This record gives sequence, C-alpha cells and structure tokens, in this order.
Amino acid sequence: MDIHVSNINKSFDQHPVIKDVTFTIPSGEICCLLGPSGSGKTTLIRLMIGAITAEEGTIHYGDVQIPNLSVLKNVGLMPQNEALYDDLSGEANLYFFGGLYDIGKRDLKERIEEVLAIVDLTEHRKKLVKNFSGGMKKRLSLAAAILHSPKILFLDEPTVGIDPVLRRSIWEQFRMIKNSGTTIIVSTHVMDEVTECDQAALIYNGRLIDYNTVPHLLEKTENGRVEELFLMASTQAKGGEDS
Ligand SMILES: Nc1ncnc2c1ncn2[C@@H]1O[C@H](COP(=O)(O)OP(=O)(O)OP(=O)(O)O)[C@@H](O)[C@H]1O
Repeated sequence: MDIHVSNINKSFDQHPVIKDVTFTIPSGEICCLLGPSGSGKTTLIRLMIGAITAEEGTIHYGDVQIPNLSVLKNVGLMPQNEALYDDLSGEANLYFFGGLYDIGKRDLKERIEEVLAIVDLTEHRKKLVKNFSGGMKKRLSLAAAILHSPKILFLDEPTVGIDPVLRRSIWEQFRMIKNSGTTIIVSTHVMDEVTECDQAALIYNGRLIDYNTVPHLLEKTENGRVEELFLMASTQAKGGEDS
C-alpha cells in the first residue's frame, strides 16, 4: 500500500508549519523524514496517521483517504517519547498494549515472545520498566509498536539518545521488520541515518526541499554528505521568500 501525501498544508495558531508537501512513499520501503529540529517531521507523522487533519491537501494509503479508522489496525507508531508504564514489567506492558488490539490470548502470548526476541529483551521481560535503561525503553516501545504486525510503521526519532552500537542494532531490527513486508517511515535529524533508508524526504522549515532515493540524493552532493543539501536549501531560503 503506497502512501500518497498530496499538497498538504498545516498551520498552528495561523503559523504555517507544513507547507504544500507532496510525495509518495512506495510500499515495503524505508522512507526517512530528515530535517532539523522544528522542521515539521512529527507534525507530518501525526498528519499521516490521521491524528490531526490538514487545512489543505489529502493523504491516502492506496485508495483509502486518511483519517480512516479501518486502516488504523494496519498502522504502528513508535512515538518520540515512549508511552510505557513504568510500574509494569516489560512483558506486562506488552500484554497491556496487546489488549488494545484484536489478538486472541494464545496468539498474543506467542507474538509477545516473538517481539521480545526481535528487540532482544527476552531475558529482561520480567524487569520493571522503571529499571530499564533508555535503550531498553526504546526497544520495548518498538516491540509495542509492532505487536499487531502493522503493514505501515511510523517511528518518530527512534534513535535519539541511543549510543552508536545500539543504534546499529536498532537499525538491523528495522531492516528485519522491513523484510517482513512492512513499510517504515522514520523521522530523524541524524544525517548519517539517511544511508540506512531507501527514500529520503528532506524537510526544511515545513517544506519538502527534496525527495528521492538515497543514492540519487547523495549524487547531487559534492562530498556525498546530506548536510550539503540542507546548506543549499538554507542559502536559497535566505535569498527567497521563505519564512
Ligand atoms: N500542537 C502544536 N501547537 C502549536 N505549535 C506546534 C504544535 N505542534 C508542533 N508545533 C510547531 O510546529 C513546528 C514543527 O514541529 P514538529 O514537532 O513537527 O518538528 P520536528 O521536526 O518533529 O522537531 P523535533 O525534531 O524537534 O521533534 C514547531 O515550530 C513546533 O513548535
């Protein structure tokens, strides 16, 4: 199911935050929303899952216009700040989130085993979340987001505050999830992470300044560094109309 974002405009308090954004994310790929802090990545994710509505433009999953409750069961979200229960164990958190989906008791037990193994938390399953490290919380939050085997998975800055070694292992997990057929949309402001993705949407000041496959984007730069594309965009914005 491709995701079509067409001419989206969104303002908060009359202040435009997303400005005429149009792009299509091909099914089964990893697409990153790359941009500096405050550029509009979280807002775009909230629009794409239907949590907020745009003033102008449309978003479709395949032929289905968003927001649409019936497609929500196919969507997973790992929010920027983990929404976990500190006083419950890792496993108990997953039982809680599993209860929100339509998964039978026995299937849920099996699926919890599976996702704990995917995020490498099986041996810590009984530990209370308040005693988890930051990285373990991120991994548990990822486990909760994929519990219902979503076809589309949104990850909002999933590797913030994560050390490089753990970041690598988390990206391996994303690739495993992609290989199982899930489309992944991941926001980041870490330029290096773009090379892990198939497509990248470069967001700057609420505008989509470029969208292409990662090799195509890197070809446009002199040194193969994504930062250059943002530097070019900021120079253009200073000379142009952008607010
Ligand atoms: N609910 C809201 N009400 C008012 N302004 C908002 C709201 N949500 C976001 N904004 C503003 O919209 C702009 C984009 O914010 P957004 O969180 O989408 O950026 P971001 O790229 O995800 O940033 P970060 O990387 O820091 O998370 C910011 O100026 C922010 O202050």
